[in-house]
Amino acid sequence: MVDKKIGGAGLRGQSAGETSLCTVGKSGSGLTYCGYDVSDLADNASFEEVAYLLFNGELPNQTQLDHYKTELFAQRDLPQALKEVLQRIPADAHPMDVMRTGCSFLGNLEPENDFSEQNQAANRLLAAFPAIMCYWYKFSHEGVEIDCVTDEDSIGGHFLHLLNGKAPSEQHRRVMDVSLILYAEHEFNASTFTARVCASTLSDMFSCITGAIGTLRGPLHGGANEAAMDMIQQFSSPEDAKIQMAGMLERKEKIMGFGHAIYRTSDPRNVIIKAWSEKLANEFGDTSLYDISVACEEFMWDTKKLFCNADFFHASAYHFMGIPTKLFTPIFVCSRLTGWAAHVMEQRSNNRIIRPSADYTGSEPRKVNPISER
Ligand SMILES: CC(=O)SCCNC(=O)CCNC(=O)[C@H](O)C(C)(C)COP(=O)(O)OP(=O)(O)OC[C@H]1O[C@@H](n2cnc3c(N)ncnc32)[C@H](O)[C@@H]1OP(=O)(O)O
Ligand SMILES: O=C([O-])CC(=O)C(=O)O
Repeated sequence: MVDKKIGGAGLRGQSAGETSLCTVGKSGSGLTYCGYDVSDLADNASFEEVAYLLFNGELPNQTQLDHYKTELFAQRDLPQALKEVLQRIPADAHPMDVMRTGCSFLGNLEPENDFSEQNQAANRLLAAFPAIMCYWYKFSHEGVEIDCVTDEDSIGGHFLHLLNGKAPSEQHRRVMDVSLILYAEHEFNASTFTARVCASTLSDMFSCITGAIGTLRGPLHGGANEAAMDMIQQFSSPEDAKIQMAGMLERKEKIMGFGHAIYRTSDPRNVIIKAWSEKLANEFGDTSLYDISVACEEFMWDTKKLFCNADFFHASAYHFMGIPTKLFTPIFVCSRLTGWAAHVMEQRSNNRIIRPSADYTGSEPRKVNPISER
């Protein structure tokens, strides 16, 4: 029988392998990528530097970074065959399904032939994901066939430029960069674990990432940023938020954007994105959504000792930048791809097929009765 309290259910608290990529909650609430604190990276690095760090174990010097960005820049466009597939996906499709299909289809066109091509495959996806998301979105929602290449220096700026058809402000570029850094890597979370299980069968990079996208889609994981936005938009004021949330808790509903499987008192990414959300609210000229979000945070802590995870203030931050809610989780994909791919590479470097056991809870052995007697 699985003992839920000692970590049986959901494999909570059980080590499922080793990684040198990330620590989560090691000192209570900390998060490090390859030894660097996430707040240090968010203050002093770019997302491309973090991607390089995760794929190579070290931050790049200026020459390495310039070279890496040039390599990514050259791979932003999409093959015509992929554009044609994206054109056929309806506007009411879930954008995470679009990302899943886009990733999988690119794997048909440009397969990873052997593991010596793993960096190439990861970088291709990193460069192409913003265009996959925006090409489909603009075509299906506005009938516009966008140019998938921009002259934006960063992946975050490139995404905003594709979405809005014009260069973003410096502040919005920076917020996207920080957001992509915060979402980049998180040890053995559900989607990364999916990618590692897939990698452990010696499958290809595109299959590992496609499976991970499907896992991130759920509202208990990456889908929570979108679900949190839907929730806070229903609240008319901070007071209304508290009343409605009390009702939700009473009905035993999960409040999206709160709680965490590993952190116990706070998620270190929250304080960073919350500060940006406040700045964006002031720039936006209407802070009501931010004020409601703060009321939600206070209420959940006071009543349940539950804290905001990375997703909660991402919702208002993205909203203030004019990003459609349905694209929130696909942005997470554009970022977490780096963590997923780094874990695939790490798994491959010291692989044994991941195959745990199960505690059997079914019937005692029995005989098959003839069908006429059942
Ligand atoms: C980037 C990310 O993926 S971060 C996570 C994003 N997901 C969400 O925001 C969805 C909402 N949150 C949740 O569903 C959960 O907190 C999870 C999935 C993140 C973690 O789940 P668990 O590890 O099972 O949570 P945990 O063991 O801490 O739960 C403790 C108790 O708090 C409750 N709880 C936890 N989170 C919430 C929540 N958001 N709303 C209401 N109650 C909650 C649980 O139901 C549990 O109650 P119980 O003991 O009566 O059963
Ligand atoms: O670690 C987890 O379980 C979920 C999470 O915060 C993430 O993947 O960023």
